[in-house]
Amino acid sequence: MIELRDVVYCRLGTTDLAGAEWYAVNILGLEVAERRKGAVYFKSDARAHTLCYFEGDPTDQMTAFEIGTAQDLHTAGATLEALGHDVYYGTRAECEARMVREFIRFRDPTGNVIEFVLRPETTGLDYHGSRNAGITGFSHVGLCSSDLARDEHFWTSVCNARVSDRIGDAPLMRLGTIHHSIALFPFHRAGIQHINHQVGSTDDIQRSFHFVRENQVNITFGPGAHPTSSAEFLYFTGPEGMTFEYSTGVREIHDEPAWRDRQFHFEPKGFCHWGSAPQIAAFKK
Ligand SMILES: CC(C)c1ccc(C(=O)O)c(O)c1O
Ligand SMILES: [Fe+2]
Repeated sequence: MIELRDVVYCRLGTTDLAGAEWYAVNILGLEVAERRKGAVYFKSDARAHTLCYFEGDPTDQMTAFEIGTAQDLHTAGATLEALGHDVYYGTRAECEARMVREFIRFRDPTGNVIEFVLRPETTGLDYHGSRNAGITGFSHVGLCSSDLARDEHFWTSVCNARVSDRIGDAPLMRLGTIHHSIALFPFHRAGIQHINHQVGSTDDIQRSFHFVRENQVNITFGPGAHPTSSAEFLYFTGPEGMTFEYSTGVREIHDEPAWRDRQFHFEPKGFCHWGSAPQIAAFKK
């Protein structure tokens, strides 16, 4: 079993790096951690970075998860190879570009590009966004899935994810105590479906609702409240069509052996109990 600790960063290709930086700082509310040739790194919490935009093809999207030890990373590589995945071992320069000690890259069964990383850098310092979005940190990622049962099996049997709840057949899966770090959603292509940042309070959700609307940003869902994680949320569109989510009040699961995954409807009431309906392709039947 591959033991993943947490989701640690996303890397997104863009044809307009300056535009993506403008959006990440002025709309999303992240802090520029570092600019390097062809890439900008953003902080959303104490970690050195949790998002990187790089010059490239917008379909080049990667999600990274932390593994505890070098031995575990190498064992994970061997496990994945034995299952038929092509596993790439990152070079020193590529590790440097990700601010990690080592990493491996492979595609999950849908084709999502996944990196397992060792010792991602932290700063131990809070982040300071210039726009006060109230962000408390990068929290989860939604991944597209062309076969939900197969992909749930990969994340829960090959890796250590546990299903907290399902919406239809779409699992919300935890790695630690947070209700979910990975959500799978049915879609015909591979890629990151949404990137979630937690914010401090309902006030932050409401303030951002007005802020993003006044800045002509497309709101795709919310404000609303998820019956699954209990979080209040807002979804809106970012560069290259990426969906970003703010949410607050996500459930934590501390009674690990006692928790039973629950079944919710794959229709608006399963996504929101305030009555908001998603305008997002992957969340529609
Ligand atoms: C993708 C959907 C709409 C979704 C559903 C539920 C939760 C949650 O319980 O927090 C999410 O974070 C979602 O993104
Ligand atoms: Fe989400």
